[in-house]
Amino acid sequence: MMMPSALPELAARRQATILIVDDAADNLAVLRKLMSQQGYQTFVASNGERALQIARRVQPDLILLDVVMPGMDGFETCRQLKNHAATQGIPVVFMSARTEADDVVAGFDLGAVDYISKPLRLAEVGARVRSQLQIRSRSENQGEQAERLRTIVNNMAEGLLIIEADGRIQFTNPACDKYLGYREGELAGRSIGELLNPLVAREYLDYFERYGAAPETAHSHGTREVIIRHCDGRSVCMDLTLTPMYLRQPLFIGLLHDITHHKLSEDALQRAAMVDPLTKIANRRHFDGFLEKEWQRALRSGQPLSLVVLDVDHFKLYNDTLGHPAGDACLAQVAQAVSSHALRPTDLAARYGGEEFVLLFAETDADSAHLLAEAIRAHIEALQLPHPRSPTSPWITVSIGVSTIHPNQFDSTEALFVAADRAMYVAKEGGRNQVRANKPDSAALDAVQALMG
Ligand SMILES: Nc1nc2c(ncn2[C@@H]2O[C@H](COP(=O)(O)OP(=O)(O)OP(=O)(O)O)[C@@H](O)[C@H]2O)c(=O)[nH]1
Repeated sequence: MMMPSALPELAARRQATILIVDDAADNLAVLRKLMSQQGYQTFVASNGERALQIARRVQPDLILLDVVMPGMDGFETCRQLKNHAATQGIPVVFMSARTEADDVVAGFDLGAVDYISKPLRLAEVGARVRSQLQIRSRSENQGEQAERLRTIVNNMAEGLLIIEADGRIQFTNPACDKYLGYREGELAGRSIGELLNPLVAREYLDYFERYGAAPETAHSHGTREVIIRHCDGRSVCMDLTLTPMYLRQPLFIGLLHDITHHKLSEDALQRAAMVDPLTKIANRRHFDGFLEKEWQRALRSGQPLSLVVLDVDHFKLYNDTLGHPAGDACLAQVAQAVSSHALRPTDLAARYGGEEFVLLFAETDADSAHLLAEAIRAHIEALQLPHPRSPTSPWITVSIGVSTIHPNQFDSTEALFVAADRAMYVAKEGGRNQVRANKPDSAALDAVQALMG
């Protein structure tokens, strides 16, 4: 009775097909019987030509090939098998009474995998066939696995890089080449440093070096967002995951995932969160953050900081006369005029709420700020936006308050705001359509804070 553990081997053997080639009919009969007993499917041929035909048609797993045959001998048959794409991978085992070293060497040189001497010892033939079939099945499995891996690597959406410990790129897959705009194989041999900014590259190269020197300490570098240089010079934003691996040498497997699109929409969202939707200039939140940064910078540099607060005159009346939509359009035009005066990177114009606008002029003293505020006032008046019922002017006008400070650690941005607001109210009380300035004063701030509870 067959032991259960032997079943898979039998099943594997049954599938194997052997072509036996010999001009001696009794040899053929003996070998066929032996192979059948071993569970193989057999085909026989009594000459080389017939053997070639059968081999091409049935693609046997192994060919037992007699060397000495009339007409085409075994060596020539083997040569032709190896010359034909359909049959060149089939292992050939020679059988011959010619066992001189030269004959055996010639057989192996032709590509045979084994050489069995005649007269045949059947048990030995069986063992050699079994051994060759095992080798073939193992190498077929390995080939299939390698092919499967190749297909995955070539078709995966993530970019794959194999990097050596000195930062040299050993391999990139098609997705990586496509992400970065290179042709196949073009990145191999280059350093990862060519793709990253120098600081990030240094960090990675240090990490590679540490692991290269002590592979047992390897740890994953995790996933991080990096800016990678595209072949055309553009910067692209990618998630890079690096995993160390020891394959005869320390290597790093890098996985790249393109996040440029996420990044763009993230940036767009961030920008949107900083912009006033009606006027398209900075909103209050953005302004407050900007003021805080410039305030800190002014604290360090000792440079003056000027704040301009601007309020549209009789705007309620404007809305009541021309309607809210006209009011909106008017605010948008005023905003564009206001922001056209914020020219330096350290200037910022914002809509602070309703019909009130603010401008920050860093590194700007009181006189310069006053001149700038006056230019803004004149600019808006010159727009000549009709305000039919304004008691001040036939056009839209603004009242402006300016305040300047050389901040020290005891000052606050609130004090600057209070001073500019007070100046703006003085401008309103003084007849509107004018600029007034005021110095920050902590007593005034205390009074305002006391009022606000
Ligand atoms: N159309 C429009 N009106 C707004 C907007 N935000 C605030 N307003 C209006 O702006 C007006 C501001 O009026 P007030 O603060 O009373 O002062 P004013 O009419 O501008 O008069 P003075 O400041 O004293 O010159 C209010 O009627 C608000 O409804 C807006 O986004 N669009």
